[in-house]
Amino acid sequence: MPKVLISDKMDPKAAQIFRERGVEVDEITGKTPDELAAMIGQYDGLAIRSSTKVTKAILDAATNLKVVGRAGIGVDNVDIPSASAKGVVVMNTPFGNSITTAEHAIALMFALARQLPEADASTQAGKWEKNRFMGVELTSKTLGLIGAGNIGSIVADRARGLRMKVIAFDPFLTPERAIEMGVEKVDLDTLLARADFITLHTPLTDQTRNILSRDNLLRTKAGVRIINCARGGLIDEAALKELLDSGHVAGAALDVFVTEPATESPLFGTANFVSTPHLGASTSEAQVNVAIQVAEQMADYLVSGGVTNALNVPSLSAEEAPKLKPYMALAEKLGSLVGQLSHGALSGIAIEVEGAAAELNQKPITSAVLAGLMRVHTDTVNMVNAPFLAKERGLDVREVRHDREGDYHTLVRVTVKTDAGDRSVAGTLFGNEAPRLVELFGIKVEADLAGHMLYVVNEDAPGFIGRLGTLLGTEGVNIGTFHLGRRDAGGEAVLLLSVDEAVTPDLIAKVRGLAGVKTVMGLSF
Ligand SMILES: NC(=O)C1=CN([C@@H]2O[C@H](COP(=O)(O)OP(=O)(O)OC[C@H]3O[C@@H](n4cnc5c(N)ncnc54)[C@H](O)[C@@H]3O)[C@@H](O)[C@H]2O)C=CC1
Ligand SMILES: O=C(O)C(=O)COP(=O)(O)O
Repeated sequence: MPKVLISDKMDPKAAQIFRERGVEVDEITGKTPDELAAMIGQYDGLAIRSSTKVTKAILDAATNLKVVGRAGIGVDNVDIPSASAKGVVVMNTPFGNSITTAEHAIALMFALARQLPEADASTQAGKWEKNRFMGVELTSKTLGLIGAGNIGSIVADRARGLRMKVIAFDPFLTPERAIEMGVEKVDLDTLLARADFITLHTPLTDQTRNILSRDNLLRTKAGVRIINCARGGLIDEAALKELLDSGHVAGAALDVFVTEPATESPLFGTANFVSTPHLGASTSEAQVNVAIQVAEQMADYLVSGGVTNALNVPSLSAEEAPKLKPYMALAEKLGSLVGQLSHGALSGIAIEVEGAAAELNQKPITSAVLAGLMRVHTDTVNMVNAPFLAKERGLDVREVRHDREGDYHTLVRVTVKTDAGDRSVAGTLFGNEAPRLVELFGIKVEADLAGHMLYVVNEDAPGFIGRLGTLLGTEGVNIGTFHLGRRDAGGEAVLLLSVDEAVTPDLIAKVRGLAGVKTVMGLSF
């Protein structure tokens, strides 16, 4: 039974769903990185929010881990390249908390416009400072969105409802989408110069880090109010403090900080500064949504191989997964076969599908071929990290889908480019489920690829099979299955024999000694 650790506070629905789906679950929050590293080895899945940092050290200790599920959007707390290299799928729930976070940005915009937190504190302190708090209206003001994705577009929609003019800077925002959203697409300098309010809704990346740098903050309109419900690190906090003190920035509201938990900051206590402790996603509705989604997605992956909302592998629905499963077994065997049989440097690989296979999602088939191919040399490879390793090694991977009808109702062909030329193997599924080799290096040969096998290429001549059988009998090698194919009568023949024990170097040497033998190898699947 797969086992999952929930390491951040999560709605109880998550644990309930894991259990209902046959996944064992522990909920242990608040552990230090060392404590987490010490315990993570026993888990197949790790469900997190933003507190747990899934670093390379944690991933190195996570010897059984298959999936990290983020109940929320931002995954900047997960080392995705390390997870990919380790073959761990990283998934998030990209929509479950977007409305809630957009509403928090709007709430903070109102808080700034009317100085609500300060007015509340003063009133409750018995001061009744009616003349101290003079607000601004939102109607007709310009709201500048930095980042117009899921959350940004909900904020734009709500702001338009408040009769604000919305301008947006987002390099990936198409003019059509901007029209649909009712926003004006602008460049960053224009946004800085025109916005009365600025709200940030981008992920934290190398491109967005410090996007509101000191220089950019100085380019803003005097009296601007700034809201950040996205990520700490998008704003230069020290420069923001100075500009609040100078009055150039009339107000700033931060839900997120460079260092979290933010228990101290030069910004704390600054006039017109409002803060919340990373509460953007904290409503009961959003937390139920993301808990349900993350548990469903992780259980799908652990139980049936379905992949949804993964950031480092292509999606595969829970419906597609069972259909693809036998193909992935076939693909892995074909990859392994070419990997074992091909010597010298591989520069490229082509994966072709035809017949029923051409109707399917080809990405998982390709990943399985690559995993089979590379597992010959590295045993830590799996379907998740195989494409990354292939890329790292400069392997040119080509996918071809044929519409034509071939000899088989379904076929997967793998061709590798080697120093010695192209080498191709092909296989089908018998009864739609049993992987079967049907062609090897241009020779038609039908074989199950399973267990230990002896591969022999010899000159097709009378008496050879008898001599080989006698030798194997003398050596005490039991033959399970026997598959034979040849290019032309009297030409080159291929023998694939399944044997009960691994083929030894001694046996290979003896078979090589038989007249007419060109190649002998032991294979295993
Ligand atoms: N405070 C909180 O509790 C929460 C914070 N968030 C954060 O909100 C952020 C946005 O989330 P979503 O809207 O769902 O993401 P999204 O991926 O739908 O949208 C992000 C947008 O940023 C844009 N973008 C990327 N690089 C950019 C750049 N250099 N300049 C301008 N725009 C750029 C993208 O094109 C995209 O449209 C994420 O960082 C997420 O972690 C999300 C949920 C809760
Ligand atoms: O979903 C996100 O990106 C968030 O920032 C929410 O963070 P949280 O799950 O509340 O720690």
